[in-house]
This record gives sequence, C-alpha cells and structure tokens, in this order.
Amino acid sequence: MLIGVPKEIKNHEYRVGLTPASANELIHHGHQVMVQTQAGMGIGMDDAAYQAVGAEIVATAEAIFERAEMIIKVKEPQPNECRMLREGQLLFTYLHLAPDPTQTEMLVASGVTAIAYETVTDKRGGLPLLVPMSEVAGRMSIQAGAMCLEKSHGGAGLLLGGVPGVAPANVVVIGGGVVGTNAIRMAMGLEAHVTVLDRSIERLADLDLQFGGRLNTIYSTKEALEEYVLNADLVVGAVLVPGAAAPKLVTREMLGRMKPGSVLVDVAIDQGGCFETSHATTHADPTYIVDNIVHYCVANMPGAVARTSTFALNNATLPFALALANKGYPKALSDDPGLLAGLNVHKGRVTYEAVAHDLGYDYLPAIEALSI
Ligand SMILES: NC(=O)C1=CN([C@@H]2O[C@H](COP(=O)(O)OP(=O)(O)OC[C@H]3O[C@@H](n4cnc5c(N)ncnc54)[C@H](O)[C@@H]3O)[C@@H](O)[C@H]2O)C=CC1
Ligand SMILES: CC(=O)C(=O)O
Ligand SMILES: [Mg+2]
Repeated sequence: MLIGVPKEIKNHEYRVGLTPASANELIHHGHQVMVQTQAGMGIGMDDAAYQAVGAEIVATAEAIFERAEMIIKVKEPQPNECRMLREGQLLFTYLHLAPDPTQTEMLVASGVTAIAYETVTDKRGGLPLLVPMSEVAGRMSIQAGAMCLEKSHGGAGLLLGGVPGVAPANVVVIGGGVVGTNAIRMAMGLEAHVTVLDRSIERLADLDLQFGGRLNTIYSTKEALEEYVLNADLVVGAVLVPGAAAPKLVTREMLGRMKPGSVLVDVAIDQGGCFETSHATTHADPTYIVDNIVHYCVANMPGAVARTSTFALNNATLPFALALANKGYPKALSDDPGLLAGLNVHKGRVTYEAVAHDLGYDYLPAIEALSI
C-alpha cells in the first residue's frame, strides 16, 4: 500500500503521523511510505532520517493527498486538506467530529473512508489510541493550570503546593479517566489539595485504591459539582462520553460565584468542552478571561510536547496502521471490532452513532457500511 504522511498544519502542531521507526516497520512489511518534506522537524527528525529507512520525501501536501492510498496524520484534517480527500482513500487520524459540523460535512462530501483514532476501542472497551495523548494532556493540564494561576496570566497569584505555613491550592478534577488520573498524579506531586468527581463508582474506587486517603473522591452530582467547583482554585475538565459532544457541567452563572482569579483548564475542549464558557484556543494564544475566571482551552495540548507525544502516539497507532496496510481496510475492519469502532465516515455516510446523533445525520452502522 502507498502510505502518505503530510506535515501537520494546525496552529502550533508539531507532531507527525509516523516516526522514522514506524515508517521503517511499514516499509519492512512491503509498503511504500511518502513523507512531506520537513514533516518530522517538530520532533527533531529531518528528511534524511526518513530517507534512511527508505521513505520517499515529497515536496507538497497536494502530492501526498493525490497519490496516497492511506493518509496517516495526527490532527483532524483542516478545510484545505478535506478538499483534497477522495473516495477510495483511507484517512487514519484524530477527527473529533461531534463538535465539528463543517469537517463532518466535508468528509461526508469527499467520499473518504475516515477512521478516528479517538473512537477505536480495545477488548475492555478502552480507547487505546486516545490513551497516550490523554496521558500527555492530563499531565500538561496541571502545568498549564499552575501557570494560569500566576498573576501575569490573570490568576489569583497562588502556588499549587503552597509553602509551610500557607495552605495549598484546591484542584478539582472533573472526570477521573485517563486525563483525570494523570492530572491527579501531577497535582498531588506538586502537593496541591486534590478532589476528583466522576459519575462512575468503579473509576472512583480504582482511584481510591491507587492514591489512598490523600485523594478526595466524590460521586458527581449537580450539587456536589457546584460545591467543589465554587471552592476550587483550579478546575480540570476531563470528562468524556466517547465520540459525543461533552456535557456542559460548569455554567456561566457559576463563574460569578467562583473565587476571582480561579482557573478552568478544559481538556475536553476537543469534544466541545465541558464548561459553558469554553471555546477552543491555540498554543499561540491559549487563555482568555470570563467573569474573572481564567480559561485555558487548547484543543491540541500534546502538540506542544511533540516529541514525547509523537513517540507515544506511534506506539499505539502502529499495530493498527500495519493491520490496515497489510490486510486492506475491509478485512482489517471486519477482523477487529475495536478498529471497526473507529470508522466514523465511509463513502458519504456517517458510521458512528454519537456523531450522527449529535449532528443530525442518518446513522449507518459501520459493519453495514463496509458492504456499500
Ligand atoms: N485538549 C487536548 O489536547 C486533549 C483532549 N483530550 C480529551 O480529554 C477528554 C477526556 O479523555 P480521557 O480521560 O481519555 O477519557 P476517559 O474515558 O478515560 O475518562 C472520562 C471520564 O469522564 C467520566 N464522565 C463522563 N461523563 C461525566 C459526567 N457527566 N460527570 C463526571 N464524570 C463524567 C467518565 O466516567 C470517565 O471516567 C476527551 O474529550 C479527550 O478527547 C485528550 C487528549 C488531548
Ligand atoms: C486527542 C487530541 O485531540 C490531541 O492529541 O490533540
Ligand atoms: Mg485535541
């Protein structure tokens, strides 16, 4: 199979779809890999590193999109990339369609077969291609939140861990999944006072076992959420309903009752965000203030630590990329229900139920779509 890797073009996005080692693996299995010139520069990999494993360096994204049978990316295709996609072509990347009607419309119109990293599942129902980036973003959320709490960023002027004689900050994590667990770990490492809210008792029980009495675990109800958010210095939004738009858990009205200079870090922003006042920001301009509350809502947080993130992402994506390339998508998808769960759009049809529901498309189950 001819596989193409374009350079990422989202704002401050430095990750790349394949590392040279992953390209090497695909080439070893008899495939051809084209990489756009300079695509790996953000992770410290120059064109020569890809050429050394037998990849072809191509001058433009247009050439990649025109020739490749499978395109491997990191971020959702931007509008000028969507326009280059076509029927019969396979796209393997993050999509986050539910909060993105424009991209969905363009993918549907293109006829492309689009597999979203974030909805591929494993045998236990986990999200193996979201996990590595959630680990990164969860860890980063505390770094970002700590920075936002500084006065120069509009924060209350608090140090997360306090100092002897001065109380630490209150960190509230909403959603104790992968992002949440990693945020908790970093916040506890910095000696903040940490509370997690989740509506899954099993998650709270796991977290209680993992972190013991130093972590406050709370079942998430409207009332509990309000109580803890109003008392927080830093709130991390880390909920997920897979594939669907995030529920809005913190309302604008609540902001006025929070402590001025408190910080909201909405990691769930790539699914539309879980705070009513969230809108996506970029690494170039990551924060804004509403009602004295600092908002950090970067939708591609791991892009800032592109080297760590690209290697972590490739560790997870490579086995699936190999299956798609070796077997072709019809067999790879029908052999593996977890990979099939990644199929979001195929030949003009929406094949992921939550996306169809949230955006008002007719839903065609992925398994049925394979025979059209
Ligand atoms: N902004 C960025 O750069 C990145 C964003 N993300 C996003 O972070 C979000 C979280 O991802 P993961 O931690 O991997 O998901 P996860 O599935 O591991 O965890 C989500 C948790 O939220 C809980 N939850 C769901 N609805 C809830 C509610 N109404 N109240 C309380 N808890 C609720 C679930 O029980 C689960 O424990 C996703 O939207 C993901 O796409 C992930 C990586 C990077
Ligand atoms: C998961 C995601 O949206 C990211 O890594 O950018
Ligand atoms: Mg994102």
